Amino acid sequence: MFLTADIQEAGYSEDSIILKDIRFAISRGELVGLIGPNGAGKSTTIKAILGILNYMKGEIEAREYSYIPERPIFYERITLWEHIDFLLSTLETDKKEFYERANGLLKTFQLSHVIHHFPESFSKGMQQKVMLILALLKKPDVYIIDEPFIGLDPRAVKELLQMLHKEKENGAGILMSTHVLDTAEKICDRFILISNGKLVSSGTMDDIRKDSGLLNGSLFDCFDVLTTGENNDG
Ligand SMILES: Nc1ncnc2c1ncn2[C@@H]1O[C@H](COP(=O)(O)OP(=O)(O)OP(=O)(O)O)[C@@H](O)[C@H]1O
Repeated sequence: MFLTADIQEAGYSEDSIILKDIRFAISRGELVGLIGPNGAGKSTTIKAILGILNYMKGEIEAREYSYIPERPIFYERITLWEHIDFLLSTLETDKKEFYERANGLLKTFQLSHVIHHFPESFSKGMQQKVMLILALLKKPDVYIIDEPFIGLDPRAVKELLQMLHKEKENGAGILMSTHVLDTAEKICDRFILISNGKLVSSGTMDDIRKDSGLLNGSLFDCFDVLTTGENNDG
């Protein structure tokens, strides 16, 4: 397994437990969608995996990963190219090959013209692209991606989908939280559906359909059935 999460309970403090009994695993070459309504606990699940929650009972095992946050974070007064150079200094990798890949990705995501600018001054979508480039340059075993689609223009979404497909083919495991269910349905191998901090359903599209009782339903329809009422019963 590339990532195993066994979260018995977790939250922002012992008195504010958000997640209960969330267990899943991701193996080589798998793209798994983490889905659930607003406030369901997707970001909290990701924080539990990253080990940055104040309270967590359970166990996480993960290979080397790249985390792509929903809200990009950069060093201040450090240019895009300096971010790339800084990443290189933390990796044991061939410099020439790294720079070639960096330049290729900058071109693909149309950022070559701003390499000497500060990412803190970029638009949200441009910042997201920088985060993606830095994550991809690490060549990790696992990607943990928090809502990648909102904020990217259609062309960047297409590039991202192609990149994710390529990384998967190369053996990476990917956990991706998203609200864009039609895209998730097309690209994910499996799903983890959470609501109110609990696992509501998980598995392939067929498993999710069986759990929802909608044997021909779309992910959106199954999501609707499986999460309706969950928010009202506490
Ligand atoms: N820093 C925090 N301190 C305390 N509670 C928090 C904090 N961040 C989130 N929560 C609570 O945890 C619960 C789950 O939030 P989380 O951000 O994980 O949801 P989400 O599924 O990612 O939602 P969205 O789809 O809106 O991004 C919510 O009730 C939220 O109020």
